[in-house]
Amino acid sequence: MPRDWTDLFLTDGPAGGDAAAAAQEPEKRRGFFKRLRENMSKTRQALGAEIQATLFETLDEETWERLEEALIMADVGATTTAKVVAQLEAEAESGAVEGGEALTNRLIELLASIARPKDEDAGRIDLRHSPTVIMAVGVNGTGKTTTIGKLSYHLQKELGKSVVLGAADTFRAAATEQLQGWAKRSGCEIVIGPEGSDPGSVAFEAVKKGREMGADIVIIDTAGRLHNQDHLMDELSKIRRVIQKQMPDAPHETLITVDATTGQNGLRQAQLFSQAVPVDGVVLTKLDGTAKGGIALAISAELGLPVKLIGIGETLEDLRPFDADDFAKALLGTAEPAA
Ligand SMILES: Nc1nc2c(ncn2[C@@H]2O[C@H](COP(=O)(O)OP(=O)(O)OP(=O)(O)O)[C@@H](O)[C@H]2O)c(=O)[nH]1
Repeated sequence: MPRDWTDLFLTDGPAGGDAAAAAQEPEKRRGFFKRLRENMSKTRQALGAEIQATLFETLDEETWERLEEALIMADVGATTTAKVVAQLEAEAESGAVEGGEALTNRLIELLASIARPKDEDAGRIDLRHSPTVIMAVGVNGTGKTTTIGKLSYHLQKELGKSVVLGAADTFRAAATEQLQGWAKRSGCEIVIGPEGSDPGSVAFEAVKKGREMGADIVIIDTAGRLHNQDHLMDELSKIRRVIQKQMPDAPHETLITVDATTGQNGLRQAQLFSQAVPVDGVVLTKLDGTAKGGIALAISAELGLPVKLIGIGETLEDLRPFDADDFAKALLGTAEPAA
């Protein structure tokens, strides 16, 4: 279960700054949990008030209805909510769980179990290729470029990996400029193409450069206009095909960014993208700006895709590996990260 950066990545052993980074992690994790709690206050306050008003009062039919409503309002998703509430109700009725605090803790556990990846490695990102090619997809504005920037910073500056970025969103000059800014900040290489040029050729050149340099990771940014599913599918498939001319087993990881503030709509977008290309994981961004943080659980349950990273703000420190237990605790108001 990825708790921190060194945990998120599967590597062949410590390289570069790994050891130093690992030593700093517990402290950083506590700091991040605090920010996670604070930045998700919109969801937490909405849910917390309902939990106080239901699980800590006399339990009756209205308790479970109100709880169900609150979870649905937080975008946990109707099916998942019904399952979780039915389970909690059954345990309360049988006397297995008693009292507001125990019921809240059990609810946290039930929610966390939905968001946990099926097995440990499913939530991780395998960096054991030379280089590992990561393709970032998602609708424009969901935070794709920012995520790539933050990810490259952590990989290059904090974990000592060498990273090449490929600016294959060639339709918007601003997207390339934004990525160039991140390349400079992270100290990594970047491959760009002229505005309007073939995204596939930029992706090809980026992987080629990564191989020539002996880089550890190549991250490809892609355009995300969704007005035409066929076109999107063609373009993403083409990028994959040209990458495979360089490395037949690449891309090794395809991550989709989903904007949490778009709720169930974001979930449908992710569904469309995963029909266009095989997707390995979700980066859920802008959790700080919404009272609907439960969408992280709906994505895991309804798409069957692991959430691997979450964004809770615009600073570098606001992108972190997703930990289901910490997330559920932050969502319902517990003050301490999972042990
Ligand atoms: N509050 C908040 N803002 C975020 C987060 N992640 C990204 N953003 C902001 O969202 C906006 C869009 O991010 P981009 O990275 O430009 O999005 P994109 O998907 O690459 O979109 P294009 O650049 O249009 O292709 C930027 O202003 C980011 O700073 C987050 O976790 N929280």
